[in-house]
Amino acid sequence: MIPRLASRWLIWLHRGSTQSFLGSSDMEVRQEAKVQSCRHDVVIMEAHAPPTFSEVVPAAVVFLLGEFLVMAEDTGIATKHCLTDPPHALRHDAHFRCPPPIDESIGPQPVDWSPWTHRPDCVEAEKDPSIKYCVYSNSQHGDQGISLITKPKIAADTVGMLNEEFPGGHGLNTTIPSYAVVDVPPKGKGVLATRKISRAEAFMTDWATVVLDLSFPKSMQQHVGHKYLHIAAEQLADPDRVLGLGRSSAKAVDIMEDILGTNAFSFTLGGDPHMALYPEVSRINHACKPNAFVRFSPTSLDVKVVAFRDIEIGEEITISYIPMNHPREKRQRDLRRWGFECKCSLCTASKTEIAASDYRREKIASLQKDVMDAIGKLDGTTAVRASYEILSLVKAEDIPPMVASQYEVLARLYWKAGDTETATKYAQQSLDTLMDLGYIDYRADDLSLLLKDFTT
Ligand SMILES: C[S@@+](CC[C@H](N)C(=O)[O-])C[C@H]1O[C@@H](n2cnc3c(N)ncnc32)[C@H](O)[C@@H]1O
Repeated sequence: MIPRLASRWLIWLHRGSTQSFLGSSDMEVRQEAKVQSCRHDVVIMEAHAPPTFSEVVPAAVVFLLGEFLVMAEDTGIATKHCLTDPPHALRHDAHFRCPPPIDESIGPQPVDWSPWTHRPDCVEAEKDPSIKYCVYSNSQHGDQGISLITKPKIAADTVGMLNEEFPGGHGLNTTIPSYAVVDVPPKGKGVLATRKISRAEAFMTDWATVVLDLSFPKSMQQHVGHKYLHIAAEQLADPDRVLGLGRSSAKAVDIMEDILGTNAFSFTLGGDPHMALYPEVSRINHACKPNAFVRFSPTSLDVKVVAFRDIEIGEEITISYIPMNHPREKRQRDLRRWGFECKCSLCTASKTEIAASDYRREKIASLQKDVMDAIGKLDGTTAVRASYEILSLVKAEDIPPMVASQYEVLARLYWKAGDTETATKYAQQSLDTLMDLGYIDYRADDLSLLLKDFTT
């Protein structure tokens, strides 16, 4: 039974639903707006008379403003949503509240802990009982489900992200599969392109499946930490998908610890450092000169993998696990901490090729220091000269994101020197390069925001 409410209604129609009750006879619609959400078409209507429940199509979700009680008829679960970014038209008079933090003391009904599909299981930090961590799972999120081990407040703030999908990225071509996971000895499994992938194309999408607050392992006795990692895995749609991922950590004493150590990305949630596991992305091997990168979203729990350059059929898709501008020895040292000796094409290239690459990378590092020193001495001429040299070196070494950041450095230097015209030209070039790489999507106010940042 749905309570009668004020005249403003928000109707979420599942994508693909052919029905709609916009034409409902006894409801005179005063105003209507439609916005897109990841899984729903959201129709906002202001009506003289609210529709009765029977008018709502079975697949639809009726979303009552104020209460934010959502009746999801097709799942039978009532879910509470907290929109992080409510539709503009509703902002002035709707009272949006994030759901309050919940823990294991929440009521006994599934509706009490919705949208989580399992009752939170919580544990206090060993040394500070005022800090609590809980496992929050929604086994239907994305294509694998999601389990977070985090603090109740962060989980409550994250609820809104469950319903969001990465807004950006150049279109994902789903008609022909872009890649396949195959054996690529000696690296274990890897990902090969099964069609030509164009530069800047977002060809893979994946959802965070296990998310762990980085302070959790330090706050728990080891066996307690492992127990909660196992609960997190068990509550996913298919725990085997995670349990079958690559493992290479020498130090781990538990399978989940090894899987997270081998595959997880660092990730900030609610302002706190977390790690997140993306099972599909986890199969992508590292290369010191990769052909792709992972694009994270600040508003949702999915990521996109985007091509740095055109990738041919049969080519291995690679990303960089570490900063891309280091010489070989430092890279090898860093990657050993991930438990492997890098066998990428740059690390196994001829001695002269490796020496030439190291020479450029070491020179870039030393010139970056020169730029900083020159800025400290207010010597703009030297700073600009060194920056141009870095620009040509990063182009020669083919480190695409550094090309964009170097344009930005030049823009900032010219801006500081009062040459706003040249500064604006380089700022635009920096944005164009990022857009061309698929790092950002076009927004009309990007340039003015960047220039504004120069003055602050
Ligand atoms: C995130 S996983 C990548 C997928 C993994 N190969 C698999 O079989 O699932 C990272 C692990 O893959 C292997 N690996 C990734 N990149 C490598 C590289 N460049 N050289 C050698 N091994 C690599 C290492 O064992 C590493 O710990």
